[in-house]
Amino acid sequence: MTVPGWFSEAKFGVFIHWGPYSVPAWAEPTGELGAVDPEMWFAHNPYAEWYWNTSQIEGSPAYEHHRTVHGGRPYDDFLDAWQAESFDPADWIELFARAGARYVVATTKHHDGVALWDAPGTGTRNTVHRGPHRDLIADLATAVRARGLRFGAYYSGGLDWYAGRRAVIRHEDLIDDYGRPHEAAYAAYALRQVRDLIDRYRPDVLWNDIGWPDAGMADLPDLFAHYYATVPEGVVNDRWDGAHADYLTSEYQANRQNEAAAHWENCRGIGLSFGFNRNEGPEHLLDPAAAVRLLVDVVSRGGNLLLNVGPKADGTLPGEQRAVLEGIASWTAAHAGAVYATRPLDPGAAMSHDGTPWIRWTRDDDHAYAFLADVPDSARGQVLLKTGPGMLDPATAVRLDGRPVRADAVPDGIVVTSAELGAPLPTVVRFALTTSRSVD
Ligand SMILES: C[C@@H]1N[C@H](CNC(=O)c2cc3ccccc3o2)[C@@H](O)[C@H](O)[C@@H]1O
Repeated sequence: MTVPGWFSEAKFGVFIHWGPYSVPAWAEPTGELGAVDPEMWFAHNPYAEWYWNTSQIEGSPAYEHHRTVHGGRPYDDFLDAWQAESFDPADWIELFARAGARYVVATTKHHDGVALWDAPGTGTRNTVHRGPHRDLIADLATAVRARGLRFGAYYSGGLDWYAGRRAVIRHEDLIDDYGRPHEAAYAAYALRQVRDLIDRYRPDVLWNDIGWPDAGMADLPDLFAHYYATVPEGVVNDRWDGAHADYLTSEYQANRQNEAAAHWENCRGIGLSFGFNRNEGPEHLLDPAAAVRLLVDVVSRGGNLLLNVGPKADGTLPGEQRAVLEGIASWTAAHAGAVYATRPLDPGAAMSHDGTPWIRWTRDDDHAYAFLADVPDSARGQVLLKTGPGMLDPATAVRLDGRPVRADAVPDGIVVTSAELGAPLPTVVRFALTTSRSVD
């Protein structure tokens, strides 16, 4: 499993889930994938992009909502109601870039089968001919690349409730693998669309979801060969039913075991949903400090964070989600050097703690970076960093935000003394790695 340097150095990407589901924008903020009882998941799905499915489960709150608020109208009415009248891709990408994102992955076709480009086989059921009346993928790819970021394409190969089998998924035990379409006709349909995405937009990341139809598995070696020939620095994720993976993924708290891989990426929403969910309040969203700590935790363990935004149907980003990205941007402005082009510090050489105080580490060739937060008042601004003897030179301690810091060597590490280490936003202290000790 290898990835091009740009991907492992990127550390942070922004995911975009935008579709007809952004019109109702309605789900129950039940909880995080991996932490919700599977018995509950489908009828109380917190993923607002699953609205088509959830709203067809009799008796579910979404079913009632769709009946009472939307009169049980056909789902495709939402495609026509989706106007994207305020969509300004350059504005989105500027915010993502300031937040430190190095790549952007956008849904090109989610489980509802609605394509955000003039996809082959879709007739007029796409955003070029209906709703926004725009090639949203071209708009986003152009804006992303104009800002110097990489562009990735999300494609729901494993589920398509329109072109594939339309089974409503009520409970995973009752449906053979989610009622996924496996037949040859759908496999040809999906293959044609992914090849079209490659040829039109040359996505830097090919981000498939759920899996790939059984009848199409034999097509994949040629598809990947075509992809890499077209995009030599391209990267393929792991959701192709085992056919291939340049890196592994986890999602919220699901499949965290994949984070032991050499190259991995955790994806999640800023809240509990990928599509915009009007029912989410501050209590459901990461705040800026939590988002920064998530990014630091993922990077300290050698992964990338793909953090999702769910735009509104009008093309604006929800204010609460903008605020989180603005918060990440202001922290990253002073701390980028400790995040990008770094790698994990050998855990044997430095102890990263969970709990209080909150401590994580990264390193580059010459320095180690300690990320400190939640230092209790009782500690009077002092933190013991348990490091290998002689690994770091305490005399070289510098706080990246320029505030004063003192570091003293003690038998089992270094004691750092500095003000405001108790804040939720991590403080970063840089140390020179002494040449006397190899830490890799
Ligand atoms: C990014 C999200 N993916 C959801 C589907 N998730 C999966 O199929 C899945 C999750 C997952 C985690 C580790 C390895 C493989 C995995 O597959 C999908 O149902 C959501 O709507 C959203 O698009």
